Amino acid sequence: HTEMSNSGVSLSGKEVAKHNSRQSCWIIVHGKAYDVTEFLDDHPGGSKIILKYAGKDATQEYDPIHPPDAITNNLPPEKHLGPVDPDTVEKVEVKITDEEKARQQRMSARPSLDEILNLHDFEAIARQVMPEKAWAYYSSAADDEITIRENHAAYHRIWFRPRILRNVTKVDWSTTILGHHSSMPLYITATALGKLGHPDGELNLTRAAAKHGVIQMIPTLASCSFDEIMDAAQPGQVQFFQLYVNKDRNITKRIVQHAEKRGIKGLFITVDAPQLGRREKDMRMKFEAEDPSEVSKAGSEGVDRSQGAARAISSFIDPGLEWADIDWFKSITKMPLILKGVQCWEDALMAYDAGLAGVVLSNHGGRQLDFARSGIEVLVEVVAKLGEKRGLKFPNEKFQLFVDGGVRRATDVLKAVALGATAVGVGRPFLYAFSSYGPEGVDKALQILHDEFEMNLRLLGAPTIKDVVPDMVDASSISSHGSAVPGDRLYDSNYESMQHARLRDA
Ligand SMILES: Cc1cc2c(cc1C)[n+](S(=O)(=O)[O-])c1c(=O)[nH]c(=O)nc-1n2C[C@H](O)[C@H](O)[C@H](O)COP(=O)(O)O
Repeated sequence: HTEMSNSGVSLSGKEVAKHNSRQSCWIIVHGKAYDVTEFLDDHPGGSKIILKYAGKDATQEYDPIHPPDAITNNLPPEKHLGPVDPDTVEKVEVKITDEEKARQQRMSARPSLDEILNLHDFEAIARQVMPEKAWAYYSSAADDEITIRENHAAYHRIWFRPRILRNVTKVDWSTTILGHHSSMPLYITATALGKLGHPDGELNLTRAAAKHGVIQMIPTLASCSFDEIMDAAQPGQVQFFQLYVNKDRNITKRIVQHAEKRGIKGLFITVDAPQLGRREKDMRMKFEAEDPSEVSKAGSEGVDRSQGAARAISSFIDPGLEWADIDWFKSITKMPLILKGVQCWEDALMAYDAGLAGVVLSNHGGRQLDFARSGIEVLVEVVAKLGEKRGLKFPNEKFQLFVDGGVRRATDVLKAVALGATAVGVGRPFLYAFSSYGPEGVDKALQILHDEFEMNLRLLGAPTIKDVVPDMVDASSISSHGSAVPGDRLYDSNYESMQHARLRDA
């Protein structure tokens, strides 16, 4: 086959169509044919999904789940069979299932964007209108999903101490992050597989970030290619890059140096995922897609295919990453280095002593180790201990603290800022925003946050972000995980709970 592709003559779709079985399985992705016969049983997403497209064009199934170069990176060159003449390829008719019809109906019943008042509303609508697989991947977290909920609950253990009679006619919630201007003390954090929720994937975030002057952190596992995202950025737009370190350090070196060359302003090395967490909503979705015979075979053949989308894209991550690698990173790039996923003060101190530019106190949105503490709780500990041991004051230009996880309101961000964070990462809300309303959704989500910041700075008595100081919060109960006080039944039953934005009668 290789001489065919070498001679530049395109393969015919009819030729590809003959290879449509487990014995010989070819598929077409982005106009090129690939022999995946020997890969079938290694595909973490299971062989069935590939066999469904054996001999056919698999591009529309492939695109949302895999970064564009996944197939070329994971198949040896001799399996790359070369271009296929598009006129000879049979169109794969996409059967619209009843549930897909119902989903499209709910999509048409969405409330107007004017009725979306907060980030929770996006989640409520997205859950009803986005494809189930996408919802499962975005909303899922590890094991019993305790940490994902604690991430948000922890903010409810912090109370404000607002000041009055300060002139707040003019308020300004802009700040700088790693020395770069940002219109608010938050950035769009790295979340994988943007195309699961919307055909434009991460480009929705790039464009909205440019419009609102916030920074986007580009994920290693984006659905869009890195260069596609960089090409969609405005001149001078500031972007960071989130790195999963590859077992093959040459691949990582190439990626890092290319990112620096393209103008990335900060390298966030993810350190809380030597293996991706077990996200059971995502896994269950996978089983629903498989017939039982496939699943039992998976067990016997030892290929653990139960991890859904996550495992399908992450087997390259190096569990051997360690502190000794930090010097190597310093040797291959001049970009500021930040560790993303630090979860205790001891590691934050080691990062400071290693001369890094900062840390993201984060548990990966609860998707990794369940019962890891919330980033905001770890922030309180890190500020106290690094103050005690190194005399550091925060926020600190030289060693910046970031927090992410569970943030849904500007008040969450302001609590983190008051406690010493430079800025806060926000993930799922922007995914839900574009999964439910496309690019306009992300634009609206950022506008809502601007409106909340404006109101909250006024009510706090803080004209600028610099005026949001530790005395403005009481975080004394942040670490009390004691069981909640027994519910006040009478009061609770009288309380009429707020309503989400709702679908018009679908
Ligand atoms: C929601 C989400 C988060 C992911 C994410 C994918 C999704 C759908 N993925 S993951 O597939 O591997 O888990 C990444 C990722 O690529 N790399 C990373 O560093 N963090 C990843 N994160 C974690 C993210 O960067 C933040 O830590 C987390 O989203 C913050 O919590 P909220 O979603 O509540 O804002």
